[in-house]
Amino acid sequence: MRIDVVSIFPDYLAPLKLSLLGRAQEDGLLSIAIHDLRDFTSDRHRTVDDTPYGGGAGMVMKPEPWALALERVLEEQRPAQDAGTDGPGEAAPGTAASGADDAAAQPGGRRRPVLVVPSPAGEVFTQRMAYELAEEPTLAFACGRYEGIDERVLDWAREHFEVRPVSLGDYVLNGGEVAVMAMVEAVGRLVPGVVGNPESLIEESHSDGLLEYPVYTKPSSWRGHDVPEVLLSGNHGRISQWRLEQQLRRTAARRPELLEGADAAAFGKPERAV
Ligand SMILES: Nc1cc(-c2ccc3ccn(Cc4ccccc4)c3c2)n[nH]1
Repeated sequence: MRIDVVSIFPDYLAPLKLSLLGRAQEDGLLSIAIHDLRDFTSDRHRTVDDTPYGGGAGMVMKPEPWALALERVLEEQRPAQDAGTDGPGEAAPGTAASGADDAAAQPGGRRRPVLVVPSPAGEVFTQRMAYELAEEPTLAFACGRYEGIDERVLDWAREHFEVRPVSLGDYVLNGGEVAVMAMVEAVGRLVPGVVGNPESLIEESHSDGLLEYPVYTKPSSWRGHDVPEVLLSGNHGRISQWRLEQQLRRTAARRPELLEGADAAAFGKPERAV
């Protein structure tokens, strides 16, 4: 998978080169390109913002640098997009199997690449969305700052991308970079080969929208706190039962709303469109 991120703070995204995702890039499983929006400005001050029409506090990000940056992303993603459209599971746009609406279709039947735009006004990011995005051959992320990006950028982008405004949650950040770090990690770890032991992903996908059970390691007794006896029993049936009970107990206590629709919707793999 190829990932492109556009930001005025490219150094903010440096941690994406570390650890698991860094190794995945060395292994050729992921490629992550960071683009500095200021490289697409044309004035000596490399200006990316201006005052908002209609007044109001703060500044708005100018449209032209964004269009130039996103055109570069389209250009650089083309090979991965072309390779990806022949990949497994790529149904022709608009067919029932694809589950994709025609809005995402390009002339010549090619699906539009996905552009994720972090926004306080976006659909909330979930594990289900992470699985969906992990199926894409490429992803592009537009990190806004200030009061946001001129809306016409998203209107223009919809002619070239499947544009997805996404919120990390119901709280306010100063820009899109933190949200992109979280989403790239959540999606990147689902790309086959990135996580050493895929078993752990299978475990998550079987959580059926429940919170995870508590985990323990040695020593079995620590500062007067003991590991639950069942986990030392070696009885895997009892252990599985205990873990499910813990998941249900935790979910009921901390996220009761998940129990209403406790299916794969929130955490697990999206059901395949039939
Ligand atoms: N879940 C989530 C996402 C964001 C987010 C994403 C991108 C941007 C770009 C500028 N800002 C600052 C801003 C704050 C409030 C209203 C308008 C703009 C952003 C915030 N906040 N919270």
